[in-house]
Amino acid sequence: SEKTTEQAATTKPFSFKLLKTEGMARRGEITTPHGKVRTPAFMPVGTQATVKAMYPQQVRDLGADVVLGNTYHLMLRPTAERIAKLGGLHKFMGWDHTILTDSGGFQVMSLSGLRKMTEEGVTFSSHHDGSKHFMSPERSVEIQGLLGSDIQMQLDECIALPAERSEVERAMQLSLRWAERSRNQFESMGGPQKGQGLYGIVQGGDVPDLRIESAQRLGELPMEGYSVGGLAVGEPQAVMLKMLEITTPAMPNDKPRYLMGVGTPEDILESVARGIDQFDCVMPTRAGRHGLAYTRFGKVNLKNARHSEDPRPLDEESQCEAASKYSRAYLHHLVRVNEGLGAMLLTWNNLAYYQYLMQGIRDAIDEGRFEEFRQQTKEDWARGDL
Ligand SMILES: Nc1nc(=O)c2cc3nc(NCCN4CCCCC4)[nH]c3cc2[nH]1
Repeated sequence: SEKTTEQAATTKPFSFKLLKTEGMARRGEITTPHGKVRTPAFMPVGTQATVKAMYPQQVRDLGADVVLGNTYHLMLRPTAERIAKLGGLHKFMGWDHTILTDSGGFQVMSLSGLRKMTEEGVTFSSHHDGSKHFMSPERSVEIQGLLGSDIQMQLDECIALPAERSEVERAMQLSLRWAERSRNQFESMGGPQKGQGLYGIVQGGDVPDLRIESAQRLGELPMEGYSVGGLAVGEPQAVMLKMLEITTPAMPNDKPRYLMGVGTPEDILESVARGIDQFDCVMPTRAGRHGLAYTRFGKVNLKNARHSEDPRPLDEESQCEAASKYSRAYLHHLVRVNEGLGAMLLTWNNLAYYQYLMQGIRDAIDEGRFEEFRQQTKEDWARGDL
């Protein structure tokens, strides 16, 4: 359709500006059709078009520039076609900032039953009602386009670790072929012209030479960013960090790097130090629903009876009222009697802490003191919750 001059002018291309580096740590800024993303960034998970127990404005007020949606879940319920008919995912969920969507490969492998994986794609049955579905690289990108996703993921195959080298290599090679098919579909749908981005996903398990091969060959494809996949799948933290030390140097330096599914505050801090720009994890939200609070001085399990008469808030210096206004005794009570407000307040606290940590990381890199910040933060966590 003929674009008006004004429209053409506003659809800026997807871009990433590398603002500052300190060792492998990077401070940057991504521009998408729905605004800017300050990196390093933590992306709250909004799997079924909601960040659980949070209002969208609340998530925004905590400083999140981007939330994550899931192709697998949304294609099953309410379907991508219905969301498209209603104006797309941003309008549907009331989030007017950047949305990143995962492609569904990981969720199919971890959630659905009865799967059949071929070169063409994967056939699977819904974990809700057993209905049959098919997902190919092309269909996954089509769904993400229907959702109106600003940052889309290629369809890939993520395998659990430990695994045989032959199995790791097979899945890595398949994911590379699917990267190319995903790119072709993305371009045929005019993704670049809409200012959207498609990320390739590096695989290769815990096998150094396969990781390097995957990163180098993926880097030859014109992607707007690159994810590190196949990690946080049960391997020890030391193995994950070692694989990052091998993988990020082999990835394009001028494009965002997204470590999928990571992680705890410590995982994030250590991964920033190894060249990662974007993170997502269900940890802060899921832990909040299970009574666990993240604070500047480590974790506090509000289920524990030791909090039953503690009048102190979680952190009286926090800008977030969930941390500064309610006693631990009250939070303990809410968790013990399983009141909804308990999940709401702890989710709010946890996302506030994660964004506080990310802001601290960004400021530290801006000011050339990231290494000092990293050491001090780890000491604070080790101090424990006095
Ligand atoms: N398309 C795609 N490819 C991946 O290789 C991938 C790898 C991933 N690894 C994780 N780990 C999630 C770990 N999470 C930690 C907290 C409790 C629930 C599981 N999520 C992932 C998502 C992924 N998505």
